[in-house]
Amino acid sequence: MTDPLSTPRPATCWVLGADGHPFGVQTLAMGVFSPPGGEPRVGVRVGDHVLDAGAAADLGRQAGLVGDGPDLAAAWLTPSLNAFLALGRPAWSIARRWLTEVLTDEVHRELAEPHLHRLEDVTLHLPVEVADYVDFYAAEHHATNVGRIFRPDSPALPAAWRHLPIGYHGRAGTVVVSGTDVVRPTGQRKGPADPAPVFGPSVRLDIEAELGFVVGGATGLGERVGVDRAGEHLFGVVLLNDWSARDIQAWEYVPLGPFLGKSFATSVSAWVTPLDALVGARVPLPAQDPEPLPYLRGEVSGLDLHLEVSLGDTVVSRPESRELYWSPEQMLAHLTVNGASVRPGDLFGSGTISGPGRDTVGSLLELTWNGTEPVTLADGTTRGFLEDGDVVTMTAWAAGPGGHGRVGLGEVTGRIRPALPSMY
Ligand SMILES: O=C(O)/C=C/C(=O)CC(=O)CC(=O)O
Ligand SMILES: [Ca+2]
Ligand SMILES: [Mg+2]
Repeated sequence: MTDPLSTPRPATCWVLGADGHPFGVQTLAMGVFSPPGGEPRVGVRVGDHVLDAGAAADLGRQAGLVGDGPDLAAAWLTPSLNAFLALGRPAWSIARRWLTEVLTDEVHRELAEPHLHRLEDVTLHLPVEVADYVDFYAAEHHATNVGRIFRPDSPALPAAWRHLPIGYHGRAGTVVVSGTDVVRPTGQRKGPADPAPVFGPSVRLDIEAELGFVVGGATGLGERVGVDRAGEHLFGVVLLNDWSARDIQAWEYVPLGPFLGKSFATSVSAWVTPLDALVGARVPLPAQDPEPLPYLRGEVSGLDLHLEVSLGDTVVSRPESRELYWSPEQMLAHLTVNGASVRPGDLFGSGTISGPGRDTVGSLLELTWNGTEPVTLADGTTRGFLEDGDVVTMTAWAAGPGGHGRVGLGEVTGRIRPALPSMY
């Protein structure tokens, strides 16, 4: 919704290959990396390099470039983004301006260049020590499809769905960084034709393509974050794969919701894209009818990110995040309207992003209609659900500020490893 003519092109960056790159200075994605032989610390992705942000800020402080603002060096010389997230939006804005200045003005090159590492030389880590993890259900096509498959005798969309962003609390401790193998979960399942539940490895292991929102700043118990203040607490976006064992889920979920069917692993991209990089990707939300209650009203908009989901070498779907019915601001307002506090490092998922077409759904459950219409991969094999050894990768991009270039989002990938041998 920005006017292309009024938004200047991003400034030129002195880092080789960064201009025109989806991870150029228009993006400034943040994560945690370790250089060869070094400890994990906060890094900023610049093209195919990573800037050791804390080391650069430390030098900047010594050189008098940072001023009396927040102690960015102290926050960044730590093994997660949490300390930086705790500083809140004013510090995030200062940091973004400072990083832009350092990376675009040649006079700072001498200071910063020794702290640039080639991406291929570093190890990437989980960017955030996840405090609480919530997963919403905000895509209408997904909620409708899952309703039809799981509850064929009930209305597809739950009665509350258009009145509030439905969600559940997930397991923060099993959020893992992209590249982490996922062991096929084992548990109970009972198909409609089975006389009794059986125990064993899931035979309906699935994916869910989502956006994850990383929260910063803290609120106290009993406080609320209104829609119009939510932006102060929303730092950035990760790509999120909510691995789901549909057979375990279908047997266990009534009436309290997903439990072991989803708690074994949730993968996120190593790079967190600041929402400040996505101003050019803001779009009107789908029409909300009925009008939500007053606490969910305000200046709200959606995000137009273009996702791609691959199984091995085959792109199986291209979900579009503008499909999401609720905005991230409404989700955070709802999450806190009862007085639940937020902590730096809270993470919430958007819910599986599915559009109207089969080529835009965010799960195999929908793509193969619960395994009944398998998808054919480039190598000629077919899949209803995931097999051991399968690699699932999700990527995304958005238009850059003012429509100039692209903002890249980090990828989230994971390989399925066989289940542990059964002890029972
Ligand atoms: O409708 C259900 O019973 C279950 C839905 C899901 O599994 C989806 C979920 O995790 C929320 C989402 O990703 O949209
Ligand atoms: Ca989910
Ligand atoms: Mg999960």
